[in-house]
Amino acid sequence: MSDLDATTPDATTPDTMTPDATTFDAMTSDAAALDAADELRAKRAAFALDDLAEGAYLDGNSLGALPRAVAGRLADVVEREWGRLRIRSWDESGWWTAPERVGDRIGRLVGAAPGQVVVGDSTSVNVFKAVVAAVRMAGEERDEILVDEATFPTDGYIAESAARLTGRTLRPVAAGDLPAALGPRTAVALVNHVDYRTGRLHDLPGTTAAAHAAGALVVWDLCHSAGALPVGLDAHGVDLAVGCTYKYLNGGPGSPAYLYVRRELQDRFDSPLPGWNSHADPFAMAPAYAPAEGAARGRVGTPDILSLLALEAALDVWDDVRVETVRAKSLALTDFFLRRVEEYVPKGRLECLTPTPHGERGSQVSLRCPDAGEVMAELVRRGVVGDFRRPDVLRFGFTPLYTSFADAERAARVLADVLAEVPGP
Ligand SMILES: Cc1ncc(COP(=O)(O)O)c(C=O)c1O
Ligand SMILES: Nc1c(O)cccc1C(=O)C[C@H](N)C(=O)O
Repeated sequence: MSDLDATTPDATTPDTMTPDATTFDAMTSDAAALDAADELRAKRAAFALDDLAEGAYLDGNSLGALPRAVAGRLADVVEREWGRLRIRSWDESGWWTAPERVGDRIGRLVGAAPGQVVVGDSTSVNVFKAVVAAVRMAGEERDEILVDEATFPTDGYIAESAARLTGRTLRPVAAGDLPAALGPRTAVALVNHVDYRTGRLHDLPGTTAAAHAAGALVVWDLCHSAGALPVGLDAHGVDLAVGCTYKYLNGGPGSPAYLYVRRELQDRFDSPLPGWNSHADPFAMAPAYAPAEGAARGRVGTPDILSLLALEAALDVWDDVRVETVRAKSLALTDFFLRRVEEYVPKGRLECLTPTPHGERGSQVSLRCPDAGEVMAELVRRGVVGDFRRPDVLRFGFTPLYTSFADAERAARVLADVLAEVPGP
């Protein structure tokens, strides 16, 4: 945890003084120069963000912006595929196989070779499938499930229920302490790759290796990392992973989540929700369940086609983008924003919860102040949209496909103005 109070002051900005107009001009042109050199700058035009000239949308870590192409594609799905082809679309429009097809496209973004990711259901439901299946794979003698103690709540609730259903004990552990906590009793550890509150990036390669050394499995929740940084699921031998698609993947409100099951584990993946869609021969309508091969084993019921195909259209913006480029810009944006906040905001007013080392940072900046609720409400009124997480956290998400350095500059200035006007505790 770093404290903006404790960081080195910039030579041009004495302790509590806001920069003057000339300094502001220079800072605006710094942002413009960074935007001009940005390899991803043309991508912003692919998103519906025209109304934001004066503000900044820094909430893509909660709901990604709308890719323009989605509306036209959805109209086609509704009018032609559903409206005219009707039931023929399950085959002729590729509806039936969309969960695996879209899964492969997400797979590319999280480092999974084709055939291991399936899209459907919510992250919560996929956490359930993954944790229970992992416990079943781990064997009877392993009686403990570990969960990252700062987890996004849904993962904790589901892990607790999974523990009760499978007769295991749930033990919350700080993500950084997991390697030491894993042992012969551990069936599975459920960990968030990036902490939703602080933006801390957890050590996926190290924790996965430690789990394997202990003979345990690990389930990663990628909600706050997929589309923001390279994950390397295959490269690091991850067992299972889940994630949502409405944040950095811009799939839209409630767009379906995904489940990754490493190829070598697929035959042993025994789903706790074996619906007819994951049957080896769904249209046999057989009374006895026989699981499908491959990623399809993670399916449950009929896919949510409208949301799934909106997501597929949203993923087109990634076709010519490397995740490494996105990561480089994400770090540059969050560095830039942190620098500006340090320069503009009087010392002691904010505490930074997001780690400074690049290897420990996701794509958001979380700043703590006691009156964060009031401050964020005022920021939103002035067009700078981040979010507030109770009791005292301001969260700013940076989506490199569309966030500009000018956005970061404006957001830092408006934040400083608001903090100067809102009296504080
Ligand atoms: C880390 C994490 N996991 C899970 C969820 C929730 O997933 P869902 O609502 O898709 O079940 C979220 C956000 O809503 C999240 O940030
Ligand atoms: N899924 C959300 C929703 O349906 C409404 C509002 C916010 C969300 C979120 O995604 C919250 C988010 N996961 C978070 O990190 O706080």
